[in-house]
Amino acid sequence: MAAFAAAPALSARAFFAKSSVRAKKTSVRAQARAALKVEAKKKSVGDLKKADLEGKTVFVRCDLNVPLDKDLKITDDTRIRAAIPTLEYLVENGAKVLVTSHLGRPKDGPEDKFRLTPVGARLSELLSCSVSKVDDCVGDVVKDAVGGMANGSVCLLENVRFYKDEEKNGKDFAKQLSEYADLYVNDAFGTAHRAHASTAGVTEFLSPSVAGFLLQKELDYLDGAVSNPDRPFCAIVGGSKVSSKIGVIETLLNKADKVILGGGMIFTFYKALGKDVGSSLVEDDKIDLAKELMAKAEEKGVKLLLPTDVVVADAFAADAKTQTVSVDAIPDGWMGLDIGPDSVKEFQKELNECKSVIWNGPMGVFEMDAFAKGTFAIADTLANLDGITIIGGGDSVAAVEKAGLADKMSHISTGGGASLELLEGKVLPGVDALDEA
Ligand SMILES: Nc1ncnc2c1ncn2[C@@H]1O[C@H](COP(=O)(O)OP(=O)(O)OP(=O)(O)O)[C@@H](O)[C@H]1O
Ligand SMILES: O=C(O)[C@H](O)COP(=O)(O)O
Repeated sequence: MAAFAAAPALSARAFFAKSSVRAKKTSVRAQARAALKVEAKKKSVGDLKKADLEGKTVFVRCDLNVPLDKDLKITDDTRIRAAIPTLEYLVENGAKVLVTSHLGRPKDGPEDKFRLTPVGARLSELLSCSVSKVDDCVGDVVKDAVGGMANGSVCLLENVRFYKDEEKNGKDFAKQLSEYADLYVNDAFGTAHRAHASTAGVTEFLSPSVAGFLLQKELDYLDGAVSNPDRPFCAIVGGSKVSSKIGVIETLLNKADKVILGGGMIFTFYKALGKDVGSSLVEDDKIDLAKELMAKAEEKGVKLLLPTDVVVADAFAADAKTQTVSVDAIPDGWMGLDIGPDSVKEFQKELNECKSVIWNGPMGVFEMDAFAKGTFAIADTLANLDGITIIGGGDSVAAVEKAGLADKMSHISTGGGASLELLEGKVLPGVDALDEA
């Protein structure tokens, strides 16, 4: 069992103090309303007090699936920091905390590049207590580790995906995972859309099974605040393809006052409107759907906004020739890779009238400087908005972070696929399996 040196703590209170900087613009009313809605549904780790936790072994599923470079150094520890409030709460209340996660997508059992060792080292820097790490997540290794744990200590188990039965949600494997624990906390929002043994199956064997603080916070914002938004409420949907965002656009058309579209998907809408789009990305089999979505917006009285000008390029390349044109004048052979300055101005005007905004998907190919202006301008507008701003995971989070504006948003989701599924209105198995409050 490897032991990591304990380091200064980031207590649950300190974390929330920090996140309240990020959430500074969130109205107390919206927070309270969202919290009530979710807490009314699932039991929370906050419902467990010292008497429930002291000396108990708690199996905590986190999503510590962080990016590593070729030297196995963590390049973004956001998900580890986001897991701290729950872990610190359990430590403060004298639990023996078994932390589990997946890392990457190992296909054939244990592989060194997918070990959680770097994550353990970072956890130990962030937590106030001693953190150990073992090289398995089931069996005698775990039994021995638990036997040696003091109250208020943390042991990180090895990557659960080293076992195929994790993703198959194997019942025997779920039982083995739960063998040495008394109760279960799921704080892995980023993996809550997966019905795996460690995210769902274990709940059959551990009671109570409750939501961690991060999971709750994500649900509060992405579900609570979107279901009962402060109005006017605007949804911005971008990204490459309409096909990956159909569910999100449809759901948000039922909830938002305005929907702004950007990214590669807009060209399918322009084609549906009979415009020439040059060699821009188009999904021909989604043209009818685009027409339906525009008709639905009109029927519901939702303002559906498409850019009026775009930055086009003669190739999909950082050093391509570019020009800004009206969407009615896209030259043959050129492709649209960003929204233009007139559209940015129009979108800014619309956004500045809003009290809450949710954003999923970039406005252009923000990875290349020549096509990043639209995305960064929208990020900047949200950063300065007097209202709730929620960034719904995936590439939009990467864009906001690249712009250095993450701290200025009300909420940045730690889940890509999970946030998308939640916004589509789907039930997340990792949430569904938890005890009712
Ligand atoms: N006009 C465009 N043409 C082609 N690609 C584009 C265009 N605008 C944006 N993109 C690309 O879309 C990608 C993001 O699309 P995606 O649908 O994956 O968005 P996302 O929702 O942010 O990510 P995720 O689905 O992981 O949450 C970016 O890599 C960006 O470069
Ligand atoms: O990074 C993610 O989106 C989550 O950790 C889930 O990972 P997965 O897509 O491999 O299940």
